Amino acid sequence: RDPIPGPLHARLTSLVIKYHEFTATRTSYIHSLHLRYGPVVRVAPNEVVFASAAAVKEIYCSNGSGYDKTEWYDLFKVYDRRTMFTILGKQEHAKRKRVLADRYANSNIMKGGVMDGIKGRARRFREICERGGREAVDLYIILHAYAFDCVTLHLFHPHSANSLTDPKDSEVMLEVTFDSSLQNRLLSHYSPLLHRLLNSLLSSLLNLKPRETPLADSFVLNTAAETNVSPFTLLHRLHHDLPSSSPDMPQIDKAAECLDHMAAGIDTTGDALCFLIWELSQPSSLPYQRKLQEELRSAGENTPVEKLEYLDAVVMEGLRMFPAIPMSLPRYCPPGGRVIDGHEIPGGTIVSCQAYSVQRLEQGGVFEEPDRFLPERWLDGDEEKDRERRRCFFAFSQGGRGCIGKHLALAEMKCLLREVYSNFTTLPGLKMTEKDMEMADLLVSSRPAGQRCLVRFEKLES
Ligand code: HEM
Repeated sequence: RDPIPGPLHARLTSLVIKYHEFTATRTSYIHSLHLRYGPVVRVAPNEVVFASAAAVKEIYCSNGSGYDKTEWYDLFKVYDRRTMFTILGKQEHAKRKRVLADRYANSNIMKGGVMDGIKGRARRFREICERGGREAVDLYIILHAYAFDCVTLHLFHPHSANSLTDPKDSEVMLEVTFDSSLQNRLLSHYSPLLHRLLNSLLSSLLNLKPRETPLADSFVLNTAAETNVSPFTLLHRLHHDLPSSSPDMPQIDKAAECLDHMAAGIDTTGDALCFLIWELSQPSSLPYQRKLQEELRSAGENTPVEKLEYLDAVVMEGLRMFPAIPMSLPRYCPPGGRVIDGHEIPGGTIVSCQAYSVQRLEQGGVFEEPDRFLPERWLDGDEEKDRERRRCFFAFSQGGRGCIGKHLALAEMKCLLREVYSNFTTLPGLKMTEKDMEMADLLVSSRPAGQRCLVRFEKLES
């Protein structure tokens, strides 16, 4: 008997899980298996998925940065180079991270240059919503534009993009946002030979195109060559203050890192905000919207965003229920095998956790009523429970390979929500269907299936 629970077919073949990858339903399929079999599930002969704090700690945090990544990450190479995100081994990763990490420290993000820039972009976002008048505004697109403008501010200022107002920059953002290369890329990963044989057929007959982003590629290649940039930017670090122990990086590696971080910062922050604003706009969430508006309006605009407790609870709850990277993050169980959450797992097995399930299973009472949006759960004042909740908070992953852009993303989310809910009540657009906001998987992130999110803005009285 297989000591790991799961459906019978998972012991025999990986075809079923691959079918769900190709149909963009892997996350919800795995979640349904967790609901049926519990927090440990075999999904393929050589692959096991976990959904517990103990497994998160072992897989992602043991020895600092957890187990090594699998070749799955080859799918994300940029200009054919490995970036911090795609480096598989720990030592190599630690070296690259030493070069990049300081610009993502909270102290750098909270500095005037970054925060003022983010606030300016949040104001621009608000003005666009305001101009919508009584008409619903498609937030899916402008939230991506906002995230694009903010992340390029942090990477390249003063050469950042301005896609909220400039149609040329908007084209670059749309190219990255409306990606439909999932099936083509999966095929190239699982069967390079079949991919070579079928590539033109896939593109021309089935419209399953490879990922092609020529505008974004050349925007980054050109911009990353600029040396006259603000000291808070990542590019300044790469051109002018690499740590003395690090050799200079070839220009193509600098550009690859920048493109990678740019891509990592658009859909994630954009979609996290999109799902959250959509949830807040539902009639059942109006009481939470009211509380948020009260906190923001009574604090006034000079209170730093990180001091706003209810805003923090709303953001945490949004990222808990709708993590922008809800999917499992695959790692190899190290040679010799390990015991993960009480289960003996042989070396070489692909193991992972997915944020969607870690944060939506009951977890022994850590998240009661896990499918309910309830910001108050983060404010219950129970320190022990709070520690437990944070051990189960996996939206940014955990350990040394967790999200380096976390502080930037949180600052962007909070500044934008402050602009919106200090000024408006948001309501769902009437033309939206339930299907529009269902989750559709991409490679690691997922997005609203309809790729639109129509929201109405009602001005609050001043
Ligand atoms: C709400 C927004 C965001 C979420 C939920 C998020 C989530 C994550 C997660 C779960 C990982 C781990 C991925 C893995 O192990 O495969 C990750 C890694 C990463 N994220 Fe984010 N992210 C967000 C925003 C950003 C932003 C704004 C940036 C950059 C400007 C960024 C840059 C990165 C990079 C470079 C990595 C790779 C880190 C490494 O391997 O050491 N992310 N992110």
